[in-house]
Amino acid sequence: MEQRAELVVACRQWAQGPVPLRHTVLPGGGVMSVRTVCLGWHWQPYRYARTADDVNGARVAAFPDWLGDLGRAAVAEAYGDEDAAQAFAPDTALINFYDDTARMGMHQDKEERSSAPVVSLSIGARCVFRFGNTEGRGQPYTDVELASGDLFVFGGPSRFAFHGVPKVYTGTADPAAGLRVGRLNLTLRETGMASGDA
Ligand SMILES: O=C(O)CCC(=O)C(=O)O
Ligand SMILES: [Fe+2]
Repeated sequence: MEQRAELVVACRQWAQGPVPLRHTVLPGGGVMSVRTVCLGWHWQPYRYARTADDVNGARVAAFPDWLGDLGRAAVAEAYGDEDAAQAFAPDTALINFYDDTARMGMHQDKEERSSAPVVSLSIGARCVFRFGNTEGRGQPYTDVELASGDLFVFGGPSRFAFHGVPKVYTGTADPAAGLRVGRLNLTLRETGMASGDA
């Protein structure tokens, strides 16, 4: 996956607003250590909406066409299937920023009303990505190291697999991409929401 530096510039811009990067508050009161900003649709546990009602109430920035093209190119690369790639029509991106101490617990991406793949792009520090099973948070899982420029696609039987990020490696950032610290992860998704939904 090239274009890392351009993506970092774009993410910095999106982090400025209309909705700023925020630590998501979970319904149980927990606060995520990762900071997130969304495009197209705002994800909040556990639903999508056009406005960031748990942040500043603003409508999220539009999901740009060029990011959809990048998602289709990613599916083409992962599946080697041009038809599958053309069928992928992501309408939201969740942009996560991890500092060296941030983690993400095991979860499923299941707010989407679509079984289309989720395309995940990683930039910056290396991390341990824990890729589990569809039954629960525990074993069996596989720990994979994701590095700057890596592409990961959740599709088919793995679409609803539990996954998380138990560790980010300090001192492994990617200054060439414009990130001196931390890790950026973008997931491109189809929400399955109708454009008129609130
Ligand atoms: O940071 C990652 O690689 C995973 C992010 C993730 O699972 C999510 O945003 O739902
Ligand atoms: Fe996820």
